[in-house]
Parts: sequence; structure tokens; C-alpha cells
Amino acid sequence: MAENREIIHLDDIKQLVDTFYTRVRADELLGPVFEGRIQDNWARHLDIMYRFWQTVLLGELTYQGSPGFKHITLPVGEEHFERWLQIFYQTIDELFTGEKAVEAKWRAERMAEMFHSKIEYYKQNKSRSIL
Ligand code: HEM
Repeated sequence: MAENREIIHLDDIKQLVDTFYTRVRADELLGPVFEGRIQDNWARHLDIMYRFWQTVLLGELTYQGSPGFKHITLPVGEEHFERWLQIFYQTIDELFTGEKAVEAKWRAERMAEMFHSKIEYYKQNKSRSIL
């Protein structure tokens, strides 16, 4: 079995993102949610996600965006976030080790909590405009 590596280069980020989204697309709960929104634009989505994680983990500032807004109207709840984190953690633990691997999981969990609470707020306050 290959030894886990540290996350150091953009190629490591690409391997993480490609492996994670291949699994997400094959997942019966998450796959349809992603396909419904992303449709034929997977190359673009993956490129955005390379840049997002490159910015967060490597400090190379190639991503600019407001990811919260992209999630607010998605048809998801707690079970989707649990599954997303489960697949993300598994992917990290299978491929990587070290400080950045720990940080990736920590960041993902904080963002999942933030997106989830925004989505729940939006569901309960649909009549008020928050966009
Ligand atoms: C239930 C869990 C999740 C689902 C179903 C989901 C789904 C999606 C979808 C469909 C998009 C594309 C949006 C669009 O282009 O219109 C997207 C973008 C994105 N997601 Fe998620 N996501 C989830 C959780 C997360 C988490 C936990 C993170 C934190 C790492 C994350 C980070 C991002 C980022 C950075 C983008 C790019 C936003 C942009 O275009 O600037 N997502 N997500």
C-alpha cells in the first residue's frame, strides 16, 4: 500500500479534489444534488475547487468567491452534510497525512456547520429576502 503524503503542492490538492468528487458523484444521496446543480459544468466546478483548497491550505490566493450564497438554496439537510464530511474525511485519511490534512478536515467541518445553519435559516425565513 502506498504511504500517505503531506499536502504540499497543487497536484496534491488536485488529487484530493478529483478523488473526493468522483466519490460524491457516485454517492446515491449526494450525487443527484450535485448533478442537478452542476450539470455539464464539472470541469469548471473542479477548477474552482482546486483554487478554493489551494487558497485555504497552501495560502496561494487563486480563489475569490462567496461560497455561502452558492449553497443557500440547495435541497439539503443534516444527513447530506454528514455524508459530505464522511466522504471528505475518508478521502483525506486514505491519501494524506500531516498538518494540512488535519487542517483540511477542520476547515471543512467549520464550513459545513456555517452552510448548514444558513440553509436552515433560509428554509425558515423564505418569505424574507436574505439574498
Ligand atoms: C451537503 C453538502 C454540500 C453540497 C450538496 C454542496 C454542493 C455544492 C454545489 C452544487 C456547488 C456548485 C454551486 C454552483 O456553482 O452553483 C458547490 C460549490 C462550492 N462548495 Fe459545496 N456543497 C456542500 C458542502 C460544502 C462544504 C462543507 C464546503 C467547504 C469546504 C463546500 C465548498 C464549496 C465551494 C468553495 C464551492 C465553490 C463556490 C463558488 O462557485 O465560488 N461545499 N457546492
